[in-house]
Amino acid sequence: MSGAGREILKVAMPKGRIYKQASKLFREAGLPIPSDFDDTRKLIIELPEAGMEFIMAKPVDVPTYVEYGVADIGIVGKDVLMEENKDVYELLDLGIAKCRMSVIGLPDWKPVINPRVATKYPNVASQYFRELGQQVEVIKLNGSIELAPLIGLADRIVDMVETGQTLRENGLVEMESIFGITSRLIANRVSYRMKNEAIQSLCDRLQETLGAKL
Ligand SMILES: Nc1ncnc2c1ncn2[C@@H]1O[C@H](COP(=O)(O)OP(=O)(O)OP(=O)(O)O)[C@@H](O)[C@H]1O
Ligand SMILES: O=P(O)(O)OC[C@H]1O[C@H](OP(=O)(O)OP(=O)(O)O)[C@H](O)[C@@H]1O
Repeated sequence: MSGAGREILKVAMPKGRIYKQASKLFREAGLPIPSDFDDTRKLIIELPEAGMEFIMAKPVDVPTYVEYGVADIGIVGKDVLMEENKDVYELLDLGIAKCRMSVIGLPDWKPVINPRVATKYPNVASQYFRELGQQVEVIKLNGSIELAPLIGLADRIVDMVETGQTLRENGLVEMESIFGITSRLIANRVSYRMKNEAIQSLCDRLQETLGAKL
């Protein structure tokens, strides 16, 4: 891909832990993305040489930007896709920001009637317990979810586990793994048709790079 005279792809990029891994993957795929932006506070980054513009979003908002078409494509964790359930195409598993969604509790956890479950993912948690036929009260928190069982707010939590460090340091145990998480490339349905060549060419490059890593 070379810069001039080409349609620019607007990419909703998650700020934070995914960005560095995503921009590294793009660079490995041969896209000229300077590493200067790894710690930037800029919210819109024009990258004409790469034929792109990055919109630096809060991770949970990426599917919203893509669904509304203010971004043509985006990068987002499977956790957010499962929770938000937006009308977007999921194009590619990028294999980055790998972790899992799990049910977590204290080691001496015992079943109670109508237990409370704290989570950043109320839809995922509700569906999981509904499918098990278990009635629970889901409490939405926005971070430090592991605090909830420690201070008696909830019996269990549904949250992400990567290295397990947070669980170990807080004396919690993983009781059940619900699903694996990696970041995905998603696309707006109209953009996918209107900018198909650019999107497909990006997918091909990324797929080739991911294939070479296996
Ligand atoms: N410990 C982890 N290891 C690997 N990937 C993770 C981990 N925690 C989260 N992720 C992935 O990275 C994504 C973004 O997480 P991050 O913590 O950067 O966002 P956030 O919780 O919205 O942050 P903030 O609220 O600080 O902006 C998650 O949606 C998930 O896919
Ligand atoms: O298994 P580990 O490697 O310890 O990673 C898991 C932790 O990472 C995430 O938290 P995050 O850093 O996003 O903090 P927050 O939930 O408080 O925002 C997640 O919510 C877990 O708490």
